[in-house]
Amino acid sequence: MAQNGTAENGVAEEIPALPFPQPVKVQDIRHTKIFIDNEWHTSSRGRTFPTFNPATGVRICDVEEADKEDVDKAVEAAKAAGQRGSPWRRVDASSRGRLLHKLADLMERDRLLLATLETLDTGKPFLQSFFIDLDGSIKTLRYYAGWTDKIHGKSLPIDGSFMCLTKHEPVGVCGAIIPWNFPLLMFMWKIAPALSCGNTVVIKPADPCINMASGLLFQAGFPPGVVNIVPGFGPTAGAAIACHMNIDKVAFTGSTEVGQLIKEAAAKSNLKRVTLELGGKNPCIVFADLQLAVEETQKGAFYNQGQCCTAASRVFVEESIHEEFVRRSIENAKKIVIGDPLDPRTSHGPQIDRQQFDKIMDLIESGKKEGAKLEYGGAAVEEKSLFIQPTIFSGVKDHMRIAKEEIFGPVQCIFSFKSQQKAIERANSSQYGLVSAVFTTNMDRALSVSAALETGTVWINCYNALHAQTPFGGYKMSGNGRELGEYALAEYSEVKAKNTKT
Ligand SMILES: NC(=O)c1ccc[n+]([C@@H]2O[C@H](COP(=O)([O-])OP(=O)(O)OC[C@H]3O[C@@H](n4cnc5c(N)ncnc54)[C@H](O)[C@@H]3O)[C@@H](O)[C@H]2O)c1
Ligand SMILES: Clc1ccc(-c2cccn3cc(-c4ccccc4)nc23)cc1
Repeated sequence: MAQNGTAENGVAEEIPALPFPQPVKVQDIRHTKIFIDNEWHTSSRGRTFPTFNPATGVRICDVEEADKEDVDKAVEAAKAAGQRGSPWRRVDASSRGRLLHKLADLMERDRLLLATLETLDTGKPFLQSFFIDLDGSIKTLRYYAGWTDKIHGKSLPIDGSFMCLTKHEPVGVCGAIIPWNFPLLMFMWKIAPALSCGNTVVIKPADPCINMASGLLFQAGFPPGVVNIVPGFGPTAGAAIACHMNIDKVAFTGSTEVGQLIKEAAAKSNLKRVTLELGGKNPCIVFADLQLAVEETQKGAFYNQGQCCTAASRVFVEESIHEEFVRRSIENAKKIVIGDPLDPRTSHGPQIDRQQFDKIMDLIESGKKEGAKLEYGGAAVEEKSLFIQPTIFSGVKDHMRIAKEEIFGPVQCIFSFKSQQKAIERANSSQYGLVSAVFTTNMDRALSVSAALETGTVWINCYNALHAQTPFGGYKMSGNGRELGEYALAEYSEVKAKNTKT
């Protein structure tokens, strides 16, 4: 494993005597089974799969592998739990909120342990697990806890002697399929709005991830069958969810390629509702307001080792400041501390697995071959590990693979531009449309550029400013629908119009 403060990266300063959160020693992983009806089950086919610590390659534990039969059992439990008159349907709306708050309380109680497990599982630096993944998970739960008794219908004034009342009802059984880059956060982004609206859930974490939430859900007191967790692989357990005739909605987060399979399976089975949070090739446009942009765009590019759908992978810099921007970006990158993700001083860990590592290195090599200028990094940190140096290319051209393909690694591509209009056109010339950013102190320009960018989120003089209150989702092939905020509630509700003659 790369040691902190090695020659090719930032020197790890002494940990200040501040009360820094520290990882805890993990004795054993308690919950590795399939969680159905508030009970833990072994795999119907008797199979398990190992999970590994990407920083060391050491096996963490074996997880029971769910397959179609296990998904069927989970859906049966979820359907029963969601029937009218069931314990879950008889829970008051405000009590649904209390249960979500209780789950958040338990996550706060176990925050250090959960953050440690998240880091062991994914290789993300411990302080990011603690301050982003756990903080975001808890805030998402509490935000939707607040909505449970505020989901109102309307009384509509209609012509003639009729009256219409609308009622927001649960969709029913919600399937959820989530990626490996934010295991806990994506889990809570899915179950919090679903439960807030009174649904039941069958959720599949990504294959390499341990299932951390089942114990907390059990302790929180949700009735049996409300949340069911089926760890397994995409083409088996994931596909079984997408095509299941008794699942009423599927929420997917992952690659655009798989998102297309999910939407196809949903259509061909029972036309279940679908929300998709997919890939991105996110542009930043930097006008001549410099230092903030250097730091924010670089944090956006390298956050979570670039394993983030919102990665700031394309930075368009006004020609007059391009050279200075590149110079300062290189200086800024030298402060990054590559090392043991469990060390609070580390800001850059390993990629998740060998397959992703090889894909990223192949794209880096393509950038060199196609003529982009390698300004920093560009290589593995050391033999046989999954660590890749933070990498900066300049002189990138729009036709290059690194300019078009989602890399999902620590690679920042810097482009220069002369005209604002051209920069906007180039930023929009992507199949993706997830997020973008503009850096300028001219607010007329900020408003006009943000209006022209074809993405679901536009950040102005900031990056990765996500909050439970703000909607998140993509234009074009970055997805369908919105997560977070009040907007997500519509994705988990059916509206019934009750028209009556008066
Ligand atoms: N838009 C967002 O909010 C967001 C967030 C995180 C990651 N992502 C995207 O996810 C990708 C990286 O994550 P990943 O490698 O886990 O993505 P992935 O698409 O390979 O897998 C995502 C999930 O889908 C499952 N899956 C795979 N094949 C399946 C199939 N045929 N049927 C059903 N389920 C299947 C996987 O097991 C996993 O749980 C990147 O493209 C990234 O941009 C998007
Ligand atoms: Cl997919 C994705 C997930 C997380 C981030 C992310 C990156 C950096 C900072 N954050 C803060 C939050 C957040 C999410 C929900 C509630 C409150 C805060 N989220 C992030 C970026 C992309």
